[in-house]
Amino acid sequence: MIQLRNVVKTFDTKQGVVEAVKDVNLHVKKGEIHGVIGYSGAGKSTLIRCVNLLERPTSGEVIINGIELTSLKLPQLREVRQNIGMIFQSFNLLKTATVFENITIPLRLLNISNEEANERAERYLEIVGLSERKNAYPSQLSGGQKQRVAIARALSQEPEVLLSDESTSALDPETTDSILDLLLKINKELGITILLITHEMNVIQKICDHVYVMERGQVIEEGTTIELFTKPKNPTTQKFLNAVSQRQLAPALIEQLTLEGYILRLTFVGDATGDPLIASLTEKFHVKPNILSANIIELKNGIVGNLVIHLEGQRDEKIVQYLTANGVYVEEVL
Ligand SMILES: Nc1ncnc2c1ncn2[C@@H]1O[C@H](COP(=O)(O)OP(=O)(O)OP(=O)(O)O)[C@@H](O)[C@H]1O
Repeated sequence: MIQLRNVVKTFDTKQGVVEAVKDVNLHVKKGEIHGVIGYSGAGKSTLIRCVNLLERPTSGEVIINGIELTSLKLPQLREVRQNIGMIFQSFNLLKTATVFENITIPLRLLNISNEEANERAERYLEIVGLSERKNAYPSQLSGGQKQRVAIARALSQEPEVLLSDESTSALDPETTDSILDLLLKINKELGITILLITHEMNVIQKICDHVYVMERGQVIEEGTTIELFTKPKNPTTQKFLNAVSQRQLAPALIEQLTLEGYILRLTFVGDATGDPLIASLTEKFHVKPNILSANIIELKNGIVGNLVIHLEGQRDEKIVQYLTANGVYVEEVL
């Protein structure tokens, strides 16, 4: 549904050429939700703006629903863009128009009849749960309500694709959750394919099927959300995960414990708790694992468990092999 092939975007500035996006490939299949995560300046905004050609790539291909956009003439491009809705961190609502008009005015500009525009405004305000505020002005709404209006406006074009540019970054955690629930609902009920950018791992955790980690214009790691949460390879990915999984131990504690043994981080998929695992280690290898931390992370498509244990003595490869054979991903914490 959304494909980027070798997309490059450079900017010529007084200070020289800035390579904001370097050779990015990405493929979001119909009905999936993919997320791009990265720190500030990684190139996320530029990348997502390349998808609807708000930013024209310097090179590479952008393919939406089988149509390559960079070679289209403006009238055809306008038509394809109607199939791509977009929501932003700053909502971008018309301040002097009511909630209802914020939806109908853009539709009227697309030559949609008054009657149809009104019907769509009613329908999509109902879906986002804001029918009762249709006569309010944006200044009378909370941040979460403003984003709901922006979502209803995007949906009213009846697109197959929705792009989300940090749409929850200005919201508190509770409101973020409610907007993420709404995105899940429209993905499921309306079948809309979603590509989002974010700097928050909890957004990825809650709604994404697939993740791309971006740094300095490049995708440095990608995979299903479960893969990334179980086997993060890149230090930047690991840093993002630390924020949601309390994976990190204090360096002083690691130093002290490794003097008299070794520390293993065990990650497993599924709702099994760590208890049987620990019991079986004791039974089979006569060791007494000391649990340093344990948590369960709920992802959109499954549950990932994290257990950090300390074992006394020399590292025993048989223990690692046994755990690996039982589907546990094992890393030594040094
Ligand atoms: N119009 C522009 N002209 C020149 N440089 C730009 C332009 N837009 C972005 N850049 C540069 O491209 C790089 C990537 O910026 P971009 O905004 O895409 O990153 P980001 O990951 O979205 O960060 P943030 O979350 O802070 O917006 C940065 O170095 C930025 O300064």
